[in-house]
Amino acid sequence: MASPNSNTSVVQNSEPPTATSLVDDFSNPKMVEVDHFNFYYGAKQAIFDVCLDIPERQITAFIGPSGCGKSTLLRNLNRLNDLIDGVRHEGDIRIDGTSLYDPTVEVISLRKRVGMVFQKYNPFPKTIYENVVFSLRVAGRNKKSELDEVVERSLRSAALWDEVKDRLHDSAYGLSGGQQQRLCIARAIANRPQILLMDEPCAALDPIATLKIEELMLDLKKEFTIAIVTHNMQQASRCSDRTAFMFMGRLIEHGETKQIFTEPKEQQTESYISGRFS
Ligand SMILES: Nc1ncnc2c1ncn2[C@@H]1O[C@H](COP(=O)(O)OP(=O)(O)OP(=O)(O)O)[C@@H](O)[C@H]1O
Repeated sequence: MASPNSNTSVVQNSEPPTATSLVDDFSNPKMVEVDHFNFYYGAKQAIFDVCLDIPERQITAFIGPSGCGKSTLLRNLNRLNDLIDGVRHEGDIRIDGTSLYDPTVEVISLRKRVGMVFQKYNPFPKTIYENVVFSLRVAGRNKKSELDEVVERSLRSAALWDEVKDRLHDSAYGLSGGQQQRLCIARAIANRPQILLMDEPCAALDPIATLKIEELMLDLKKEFTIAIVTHNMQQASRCSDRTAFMFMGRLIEHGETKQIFTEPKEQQTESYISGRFS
């Protein structure tokens, strides 16, 4: 399996990137390739023949009306849907060129490489400190100096350190909603994943906490590749580099966010972003 962020060599080397390492003609090397992907919940097909590349260290937003398959697609990027009975897929999803379905890929290690933050912030009933180090403890990593370092780095990256550094051993439930969501982001990045999936991460937050998460995302993309599902058009246009519009399980259009919002190629995209259906 490729090492975390191994594609960065394409950026850092003086060698010009190869054509196949680029997404369209626009952006960073591709981190995720969704390749003719179909997904079924039992007899119900939820995703239809989706092909899409997600560039490294950019924010890709998935938009579209309720039930169009955004979350289903996102949850497939770390095989979270495998937990549901009766699901199956066709096609492939690759990260750094390796299929998620390759028999050598262990789902637990995949989920370390692909962290996830959910709509409803869900800290564990533990201290702030223990929330951040949870996955390290599960992996048997208990060395205090290492855990301390991970806690500070993760909380700083999640723009929460200054607010909580004096109460790391207090319950996570004493934090505000926005702080709890940033704690969940800190927990998700504690293992330094390559990819961060965010499924409507601001849906339960007020506008100020939402703006804080948006600012944070812009910071996080320096280190992580981010895929976000959002119903908030302003959020997609403010934060993302790329936008993918889905409708009834199909990817209708994707491209540079500015283009999608100012000059969509498809009528359905135009109707959706101009609010003619939701
Ligand atoms: N566990 C499940 N079992 C069966 N069908 C499901 C399951 N989860 C989602 N679906 C169906 O798959 C389709 C896509 O759902 P999904 O949640 O991915 O859409 P979405 O675009 O994320 O919607 P929303 O914006 O409302 O969250 C819908 O028809 C939904 O009813």
